Amino acid sequence: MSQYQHTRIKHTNAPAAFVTESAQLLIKLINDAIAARGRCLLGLSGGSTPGPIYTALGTSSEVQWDKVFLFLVDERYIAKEDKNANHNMLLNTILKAEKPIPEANRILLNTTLPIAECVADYGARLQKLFHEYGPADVLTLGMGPDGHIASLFPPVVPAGFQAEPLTVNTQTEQFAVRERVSLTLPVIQAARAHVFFFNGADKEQIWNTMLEHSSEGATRWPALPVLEQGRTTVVFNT
Ligand SMILES: O=C(O)C(O)[C@@H](O)[C@H](O)[C@H](O)COP(=O)(O)O
Repeated sequence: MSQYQHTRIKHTNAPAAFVTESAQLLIKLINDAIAARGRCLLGLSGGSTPGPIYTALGTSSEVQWDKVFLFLVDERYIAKEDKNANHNMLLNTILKAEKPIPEANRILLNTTLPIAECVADYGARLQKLFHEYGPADVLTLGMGPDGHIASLFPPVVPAGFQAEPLTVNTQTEQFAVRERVSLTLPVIQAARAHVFFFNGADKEQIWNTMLEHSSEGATRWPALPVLEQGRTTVVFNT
């Protein structure tokens, strides 16, 4: 377990504290990036956990939002207005703020394209962004009950480990919306800071199971190569 010793762990024990502390942590990471490089490339995961955190984050007057570039770590291949779309979740949380991230700074998926084109188009636009400004500054992540992160479902397909293209089309039979688009693991790994949000004892349990079974490797536990970067903070609420 020693290669994960650099993971910083924070604990809260109430939903409100979880939201506030998580938002404060993101504000600090975003502002550190802006102070160091003049901008922040912020990649957000979806799921049911982070919505309230993104809402709290979006209302912060401490962040210069015109210096933030926003993209998704993964998305469901459905219309952006669909209640299951991460795009829709962003519109109802961080982007609902009074002074949201400008539209020109939002790199989101065009799911009106056929899926292969959608994946390629998203990857190409992200590649342009990273080419111009460097890797992501801050990425948020969650973990499903099967150990998936982003839309990389165990056993993670070989294309999920490729550095290029940056994006991959994956499928799930277990969770809402079969067709998914995800950043690949090398792109996720390259981020300057990773933040996992875990709300509930079941999440802490899956995390501990992963650490106990780390010898099963990245195909089974795609979070492991992320932790190996040593730039991860985990916020637990139990
Ligand atoms: O869009 C998504 O669904 C994800 O990016 C996914 O990887 C999520 O982080 C986990 O499934 C945890 O989801 P919950 O927060 O719903 O537990």
